[in-house]
Amino acid sequence: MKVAVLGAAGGIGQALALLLKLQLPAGSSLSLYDVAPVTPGVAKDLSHIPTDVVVEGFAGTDPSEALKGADIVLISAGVARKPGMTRADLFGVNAGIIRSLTEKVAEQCPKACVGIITNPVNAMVAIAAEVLKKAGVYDKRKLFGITTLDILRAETFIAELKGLDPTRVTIPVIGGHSGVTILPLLSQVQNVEWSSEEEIIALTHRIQNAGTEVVEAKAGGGSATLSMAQAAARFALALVKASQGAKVVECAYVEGDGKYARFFAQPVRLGTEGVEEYLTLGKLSAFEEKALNAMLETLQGDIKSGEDFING
Ligand SMILES: NC(=O)c1ccc[n+]([C@@H]2O[C@H](COP(=O)([O-])OP(=O)(O)OC[C@H]3O[C@@H](n4cnc5c(N)ncnc54)[C@H](O)[C@@H]3O)[C@@H](O)[C@H]2O)c1
Ligand SMILES: O=C(O)C[C@H](O)C(=O)O
Repeated sequence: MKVAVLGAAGGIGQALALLLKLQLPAGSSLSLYDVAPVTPGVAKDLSHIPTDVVVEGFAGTDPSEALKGADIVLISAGVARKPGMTRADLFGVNAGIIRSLTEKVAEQCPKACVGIITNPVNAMVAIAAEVLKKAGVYDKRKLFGITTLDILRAETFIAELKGLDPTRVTIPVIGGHSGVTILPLLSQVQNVEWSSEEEIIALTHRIQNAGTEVVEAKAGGGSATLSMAQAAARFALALVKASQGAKVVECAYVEGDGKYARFFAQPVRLGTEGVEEYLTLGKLSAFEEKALNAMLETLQGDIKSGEDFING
């Protein structure tokens, strides 16, 4: 099993690489790439931790060596928000980065599962899909926008509010990864009573704006990195377990049946070839139905901006 992290010298990349060095199965290899010259040093540093995971690091303008033979590629390369910015403000810089990196994925490891972390996720996944499609290697079961951080936040905030063990709370978060497109299905949380519609509205809003909470708290020093690294590690390890035959369910932003939008975050069962089964959303409350319908124009617009970036 070879896992490549692109953007590996960044705030997310370094923490993610550490989590993977500690948790990938014995015999795996971890390949780190970033334009930053420090990247081979990050790999050298990690390589002194005694686990049976070989780490290599590559810097420069060409990720080809890092990608050769990769089974899973995680992409966090690009710029992050500062206070006052929306995720959409990152499109101008990050779209070109995702295009050039996914062109190399198509060349070097066309059968890999690819997880996109770079923002704005709603559009970056569409760019990656169009690049892979143009190269003739697109397999929709193997391309993911990683929305797991929304799940971690929902689990944490629900547990805080209701006095529960956060490791035992589970909840689907559907839609996309920005503002109103993030929709936690609070009505589906087991063993929790909601006191009022206001409580549901306030918690939904907090989960939708949690990224901004971190951006403001970091005061110009970037956005979520450590919690995102944990989220990406959870998702990547789910892909690894699934590749070894386990049936694992996670929410991710994927191309499914197109009922709501071409890409949509939903629960999926992972298997040896990426998504094995697109699972239903289950029963939504009236509030969730309304929020789902209200997000679609924004989500579809985000997706179109990504498609247009590649197809003109
Ligand atoms: N999906 C999510 O839930 C989520 C959560 C947090 C952050 N993000 C996004 O992740 C991205 C990275 O965030 P960060 O905090 O790690 O930023 P960062 O600035 O700390 O790291 C980004 C890294 O990307 C590298 N990079 C830039 N261009 C590159 C290229 N062409 N090839 C390879 N590497 C390149 C930089 O050198 C840097 O090391 C941002 O777009 C951010 O908005 C997404
Ligand atoms: O909010 C951001 O800009 C980063 C990320 O998407 C997050 O949700 O923390």
